[in-house]
Amino acid sequence: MSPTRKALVEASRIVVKVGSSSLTTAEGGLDPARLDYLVDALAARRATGSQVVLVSSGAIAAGLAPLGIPRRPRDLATQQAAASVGQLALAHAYASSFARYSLTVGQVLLTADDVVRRSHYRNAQRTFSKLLALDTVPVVNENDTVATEEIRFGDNDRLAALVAHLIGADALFLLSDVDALYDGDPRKVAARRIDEVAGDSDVDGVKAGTQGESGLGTGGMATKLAAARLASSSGIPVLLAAATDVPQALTTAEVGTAFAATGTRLSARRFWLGHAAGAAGRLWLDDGAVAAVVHRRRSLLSAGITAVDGEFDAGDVVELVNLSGDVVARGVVAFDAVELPALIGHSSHELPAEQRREVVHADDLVPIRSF
Ligand SMILES: Nc1ncnc2c1ncn2[C@@H]1O[C@H](COP(=O)(O)OP(=O)(O)O)[C@@H](O)[C@H]1O
Ligand SMILES: N[C@@H](CCC(=O)OP(=O)(O)O)C(=O)O
Repeated sequence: MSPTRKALVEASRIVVKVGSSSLTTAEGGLDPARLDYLVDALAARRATGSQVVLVSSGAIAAGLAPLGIPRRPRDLATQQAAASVGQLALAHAYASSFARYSLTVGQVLLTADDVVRRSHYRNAQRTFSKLLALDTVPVVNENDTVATEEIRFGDNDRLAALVAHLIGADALFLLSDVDALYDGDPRKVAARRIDEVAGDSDVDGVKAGTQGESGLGTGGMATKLAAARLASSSGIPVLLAAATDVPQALTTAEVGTAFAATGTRLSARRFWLGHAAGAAGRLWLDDGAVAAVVHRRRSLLSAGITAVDGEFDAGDVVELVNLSGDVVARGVVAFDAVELPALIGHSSHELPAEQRREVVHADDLVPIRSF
């Protein structure tokens, strides 16, 4: 067994994400048999001593039939209404299904704001920790009913990667209607199956579609791949597998595509800063500044900044971009947007004493790659 699959089997705290297409019937309503099949496997993993957090899509899909809507609506208001009806059905279905094993579920509905704001992030962490300490199975979804376009995570794959980090999970399982990652969409082309991903170079040529065949899910393989890379590059091994293979996925992990944990696990604060926090502005860096902050992990000084965008206050999170506009890092800025333009391009010794400080201190700065 590969070390990654071994880590997936031995993980003591896991996040499992299941997509809408794996929970519904061909007609589109919730399929209690598929849901029970998933819960059987989750309960079996729990029985081995693992803590399990489930991130489940399916609220919108589950709300369509009761409302007499034939297919996933495009407009936000109808999606929100469907999610309102469907989330209740989904939560009820999970509660009854887990009750077969005398397991209690706790519902956690999150909006992007809950991870973007530092105080909310901590609050969400406390809630999960208490739910797990009380031996429940938290069932998570985006709070679609109140999430507007601007504050949406948009896809539950990313939400699952964020939750995995937030709760300090040891493994993430992404379940879908396809049995593994391929180098192209296996429904459309003769694609090669990928068993193990050791690092970015193994997924370089992969073409991941953006919309699944079912028309019920949101992101297709592209969001799953991005979520798998986000989690694995921050120290969490990931298994991408078919929901129909969930018993094997959670016992032997000898199915699907395994993504090795590469980067070291970031502290919750640095992960939040790098991948979750909302940015209030952008600082444009010259090449020397990019090299200093990204490669030498130095603080950002005013001399290396060429331009400033946005309305931010000292203490806000901003994006640091290179001259082509690619985001290279994120950090907490020490000046506000009104004060900073007068300082940029100047070395510290040219500035008055009260302004001689780092614009973004190295401790408050996280280099990032795009996912
Ligand atoms: N490179 C790829 N490897 C595997 N599947 C892919 C790839 N590109 C696109 N797909 C498609 O993505 C679909 C899964 O996405 P989706 O239906 O959104 O899943 P879910 O509802 O589980 O989130 C698969 O059915 C498959 O046809
Ligand atoms: N939050 C939405 C699902 C969003 C989503 O990412 O769906 P999917 O691609 O099926 O995982 C819902 O419950 O309907």
